[in-house]
Amino acid sequence: MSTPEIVVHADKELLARAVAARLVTRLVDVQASRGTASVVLTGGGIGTGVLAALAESPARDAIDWRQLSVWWGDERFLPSGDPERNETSARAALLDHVPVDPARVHPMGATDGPDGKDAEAAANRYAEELAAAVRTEDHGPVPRFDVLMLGVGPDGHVASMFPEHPGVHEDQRQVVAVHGSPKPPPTRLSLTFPALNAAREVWFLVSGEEKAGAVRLALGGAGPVQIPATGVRGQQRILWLLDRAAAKELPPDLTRPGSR
Ligand SMILES: O=C(O)[C@H](O)[C@@H](O)[C@H](O)[C@H](O)COP(=O)(O)O
Repeated sequence: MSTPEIVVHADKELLARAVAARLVTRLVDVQASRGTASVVLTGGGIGTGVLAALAESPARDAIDWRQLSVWWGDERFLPSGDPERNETSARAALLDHVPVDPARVHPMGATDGPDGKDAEAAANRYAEELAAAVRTEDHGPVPRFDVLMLGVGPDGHVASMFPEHPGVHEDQRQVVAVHGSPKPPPTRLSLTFPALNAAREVWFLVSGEEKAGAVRLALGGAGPVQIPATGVRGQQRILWLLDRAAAKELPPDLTRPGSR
């Protein structure tokens, strides 16, 4: 199992730019060795900030956008195009500005989609879409995502896996509907731990002082029911990419001196 690596950047803007640069390098490397790459996007402020920074970076053209599969870790179950949807933010920040192949972009369901307001059916549909993308070498019910980005809430949630919610106990299904989410809107779709743990690399993106307690608990050995971020461990690498405010409560010897 991978040991978490921690990198701290001065502030939120630098964090977003540095993660965007890291993403370019990682996706270019994967495409050079395997031809295609896959990424799982996250909603939230810093997740969207990274996409905007990537859109602005001249190095973005190094990525073969047509050979990139795009998935989401979770979605707010709302009509398509709703400004609160993670998909809407990702398209506005990045996907509308780069030549992605629409067939490789896999948004989660919306309430005006084929399943209407049936969130369970939409979750099952996404699980089927994931299953259809699996290649022999993935050895599992979902693809081995090359990079899974996850924002972290002040309560330690990731995707829409909230502390003490039924989703954190799910060990069979890959995608679930979430009802009564503590973060609005109340109905969401989310990958579960089994699906999130198929990723080769997991990158937690965290900025802001209000997250410092969750970061300390996550890196201090809390369990996944209380701090869901700890339930996700990359197959090859776990990176905690923080700004200084989010790293505030970490013991100094945990963070790389050069990165602070
Ligand atoms: O629907 C959402 O908002 C996300 O999927 C959620 O998991 C988010 O990533 C975290 O809550 C962190 O969000 P911030 O970066 O905005 O704090």
